[in-house]
Amino acid sequence: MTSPTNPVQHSLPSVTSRPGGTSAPLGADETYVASSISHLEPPSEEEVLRVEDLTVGFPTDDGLVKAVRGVSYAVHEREVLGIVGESGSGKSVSSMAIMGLLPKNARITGKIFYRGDDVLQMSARAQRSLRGRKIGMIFQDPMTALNPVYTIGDQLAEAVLSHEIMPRKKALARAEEMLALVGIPQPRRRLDSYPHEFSGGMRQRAMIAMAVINYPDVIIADEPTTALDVTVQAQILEKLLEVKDEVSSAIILITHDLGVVAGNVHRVLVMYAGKPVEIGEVDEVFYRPRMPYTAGLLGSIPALETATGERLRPIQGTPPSLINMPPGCPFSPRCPLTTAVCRQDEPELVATDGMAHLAACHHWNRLAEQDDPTTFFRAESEVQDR
Ligand SMILES: Nc1ncnc2c1ncn2[C@@H]1O[C@H](COP(=O)(O)OP(=O)(O)OP(=O)(O)O)[C@@H](O)[C@H]1O
Repeated sequence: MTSPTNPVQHSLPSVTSRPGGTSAPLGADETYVASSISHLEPPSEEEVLRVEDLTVGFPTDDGLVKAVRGVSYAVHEREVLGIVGESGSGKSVSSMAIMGLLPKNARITGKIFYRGDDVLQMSARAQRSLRGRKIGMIFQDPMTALNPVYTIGDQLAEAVLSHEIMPRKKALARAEEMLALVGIPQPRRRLDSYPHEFSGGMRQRAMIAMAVINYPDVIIADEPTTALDVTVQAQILEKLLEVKDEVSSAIILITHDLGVVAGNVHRVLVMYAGKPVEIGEVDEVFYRPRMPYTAGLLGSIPALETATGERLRPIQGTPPSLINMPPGCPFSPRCPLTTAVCRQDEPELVATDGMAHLAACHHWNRLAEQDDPTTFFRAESEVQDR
């Protein structure tokens, strides 16, 4: 399905799965269209996690680093929510806050609800039980999460036994079952392997097994494929989505690459300078971006060309410092649509084309007027009338 309003098509051979869910990479001449999410089970209406006006600051010698400046979103049962943004936009810090993994000096405000219960008000014990059991996490580098001195089987069994009382033999049987689920051959034998005996892809599969071994409701996957070889990335992502359906959990998929979310998530939240700047269904955001930053990110997808064969250009410039941020829209110094109001007032998220598609831009209407909203980021285009 292509959009009537945006002729941009996306060639994403390395990181997307085919519509229908097979893992073979696409050939160079094949075109993948972002709207093909038919292989994802539809999410339920039931909300499982809600984040409300989350802020995180870190005191430093130079001042307070405002890493997260007001993040709100909800995730529903079995939903895949992509969180996308450049390095430093606050994706990891906001997720670490959910997992209780931030350093002690972090200043956190806002609310995190798990099935209606306020997580930050729970006892430390209740929070520990929630995290790991109901909310699992997959990190970019499995070596930071896997202990090199214990076997994979010991670590998986321990992940079960720290939340459930059962005979060790039964926990090891669950570990074996999970290794099989994530596609590790000879899972029984592999229980006795140490992390260094696994390849990078196998370690990431073991991490997925660890994250889902307690059948969590939500898995937070922070750049789960970035450290891997491109040919392995697509397989791991596909396996993650497959396993999520097996254990019936939702996923928050964090990535700096908009190409990764194409076809692999239901909704996407785009972050910039610690705040969400656009949120909506993935097709909406891809084909009708209403925040220039999102339109610019489309230009960062490798091998992306417009229908006319023009290349898009990556966004020029760098994000602002998160200490003493100037007033106005933080993207304004890099934005081709900037006017005086952008330099004065930071825009709030507002409903654009529909109630479910929100963007934080004073000029979202100007993007809506374009047949192709990425026009402003074409290789040849100059900064538009200020
Ligand atoms: N402990 C800390 N002390 C001070 N600043 C921090 C700390 N942890 C993170 N930050 C800052 O918070 C901001 C957001 O970081 P975060 O890791 O969430 O970004 P990100 O979008 O996940 O980027 P990346 O993709 O590089 O991980 C960055 O500017 C980072 O330098």
